[in-house]
Amino acid sequence: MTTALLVNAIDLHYGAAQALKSVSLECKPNRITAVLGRNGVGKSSTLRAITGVNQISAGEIILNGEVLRKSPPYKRARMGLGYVPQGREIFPLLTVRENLETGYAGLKRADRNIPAYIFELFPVLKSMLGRRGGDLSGGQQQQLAIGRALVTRPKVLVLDEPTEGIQPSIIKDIGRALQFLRDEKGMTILLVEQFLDFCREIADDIYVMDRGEVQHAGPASDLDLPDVRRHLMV
Ligand SMILES: Nc1ncnc2c1ncn2[C@@H]1O[C@H](COP(=O)(O)OP(=O)(O)OP(=O)(O)O)[C@@H](O)[C@H]1O
Repeated sequence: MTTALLVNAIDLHYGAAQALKSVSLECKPNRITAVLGRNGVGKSSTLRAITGVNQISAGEIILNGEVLRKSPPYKRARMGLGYVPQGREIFPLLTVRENLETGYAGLKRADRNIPAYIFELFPVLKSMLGRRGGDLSGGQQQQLAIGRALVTRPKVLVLDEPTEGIQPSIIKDIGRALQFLRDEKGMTILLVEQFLDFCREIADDIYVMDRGEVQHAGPASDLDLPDVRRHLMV
């Protein structure tokens, strides 16, 4: 099995503070990889390094065989990297349709449309196309943020805490959507999570981070190992 996304011994600094210490991850195609850890251990920093929002100070990131070097986020999006940031970052004054259409920026003219399957996954988006993003509930905004990332036609989809602050029924919808994207669309999915039950249900592989480092890598069934639980206890 080849690797869709390879993170190889990356360091990341904020000024003098080192947030990531030689972090390595491997995301295999058609699998859901989850990165777990308590607040502040470096999960979001890892995703921001992958998407190019923050620059790494050592190591390398390889997407579908290509080393990313210092390429900015929009170039990585064009290379097939979709990103659903923490807090969703919906444009509150744009309509749902306009929010989805912001995903057109990196696409060829012929591809500038909203794939119909997005509305099958998240019917609420279709019924609210004319509503402003800011009027949607948190769960609806999360679905919109995922939909917007899907408009960019990603091969690798990266999500930062997709269940954060969201009601259980919508968490289930999001879980089903991610499994559909893996199983039917052949996507590689990397997500950061604190919600263990969600990971237990949908993840194939897990990484556990603590204090800027990867402490454990293995199949999702490792979630119940005492050593893994120790790193996740608050
Ligand atoms: N822009 C920034 N400037 C300075 N320090 C930062 C910045 N962003 C994050 N940090 C620090 O880097 C470390 C890792 O933060 P990061 O947000 O990656 O953790 P996290 O595991 O995603 O936590 P959370 O779940 O709270 O988002 C923390 O100590 C945090 O305070």
